[in-house]
Amino acid sequence: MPGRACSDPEELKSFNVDWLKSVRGCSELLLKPKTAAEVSQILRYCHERNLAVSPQGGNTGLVGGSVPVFDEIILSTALMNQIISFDPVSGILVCQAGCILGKLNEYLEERGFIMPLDLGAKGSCHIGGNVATNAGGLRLLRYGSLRGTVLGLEVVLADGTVLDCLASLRKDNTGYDLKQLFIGSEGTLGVITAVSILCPQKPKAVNLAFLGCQDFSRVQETFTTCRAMLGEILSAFEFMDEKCMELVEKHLGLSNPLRGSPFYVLIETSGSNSSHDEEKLNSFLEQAMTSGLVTDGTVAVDDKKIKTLWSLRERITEALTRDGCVYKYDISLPVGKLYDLVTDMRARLGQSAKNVVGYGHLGDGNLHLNITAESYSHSLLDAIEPYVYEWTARYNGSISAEHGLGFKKKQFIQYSKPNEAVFLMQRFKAMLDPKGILNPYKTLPSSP
Ligand SMILES: O=C(O)CC[C@@H](O)C(=O)O
Ligand SMILES: [Zn+2]
Repeated sequence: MPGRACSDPEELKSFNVDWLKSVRGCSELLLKPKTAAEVSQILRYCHERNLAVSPQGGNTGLVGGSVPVFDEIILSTALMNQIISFDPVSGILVCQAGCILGKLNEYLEERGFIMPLDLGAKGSCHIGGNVATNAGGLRLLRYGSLRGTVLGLEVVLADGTVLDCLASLRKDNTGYDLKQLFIGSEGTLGVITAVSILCPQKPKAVNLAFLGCQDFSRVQETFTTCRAMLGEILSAFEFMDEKCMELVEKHLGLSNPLRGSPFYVLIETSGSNSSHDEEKLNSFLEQAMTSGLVTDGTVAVDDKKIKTLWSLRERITEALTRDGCVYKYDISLPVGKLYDLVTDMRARLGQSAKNVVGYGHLGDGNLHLNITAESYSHSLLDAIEPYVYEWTARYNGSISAEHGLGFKKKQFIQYSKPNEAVFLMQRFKAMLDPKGILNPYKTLPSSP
């Protein structure tokens, strides 16, 4: 069928390489099914013939999980982009896996709802890919993880079996919760073809405060104070260091409305009553200013300024890619330890790194440590790894908070999971995909 299968090397180029251009496969075939039945046919065929398959959504992942490593057949969800149903009473959306996150959000906004997750890649990432990586994003603090908001999944297993667990129930304790196995499994256990997801009401009032803090302990205290004073209307608490701001200014030409702070925080409130929310935010800001937690700040209530301020945070990843070769770490740690890793790494690497920056979802204890260099260097990588993973393990953190392990981090899984857990994961994999055709070389370490 025209447009549904492609073997043209030129056209395949962008599907073979990840967004960061750091993992490149050499697949010779791209398939674009439209339905679960077609995915089932493809997988049944591949299973019978031992052909490996690399499922791909919007290809925005950061750990090389969505591209082939060798010549795996690329199974793209690009044409599985239909909304199946939306119930405005329950707020439950059912859609195919290839729907673009931003498009779903637009559809919902017209109906007075929003998606429970939001990320910088919303313009191209697919909801199926989001679920397969268990993406966190900017509002996890408020709406929780996909493990709570995804109510059901339709998944095609390696042998082509269609598993219809597309329930739209808030409560369902009937047997094991199988969908959880596929959330965050990065396409290694099955191909997600449709999603049922619980969506919150679109908030009537949104406010954003962009603040400057003199040190990281003040950033932390700003968070605890703000959580206590804003309570249920707090919808995001993000932080970034001054280096991040320098890079978005330098590489993207964005302008920082504040100056001279070592740290910046973005605090968003989402509620149903603008005067009530503004009153709460103002009394928090007054308290934060008078107690010296915050030294400078600006507040946005109109859409345009809100978007401009958010882009300072959302576009850091893009600015980093323009700074040179990037080494990325997506770490969960106790909030008190979050920035020590950045300081430590900066001192350790000295002049051998161009920039060492820290930012992320402070409210979720999730640090994005990024290190840039003029060009790739093996000795720099050796200075970073496994040091960064040992550091994380020492504080019982996670070496993959929200990006997944993909191809790049799979060999380091043992820093965050005991051998028994990894062994059990391998048994699940062997049971569900005995021939190992689904997204091979990803997530789990290769056996010794
Ligand atoms: O590029 C990164 O390290 C983080 C990307 C993304 O998770 C973000 O929060 O902006
Ligand atoms: Zn993030």
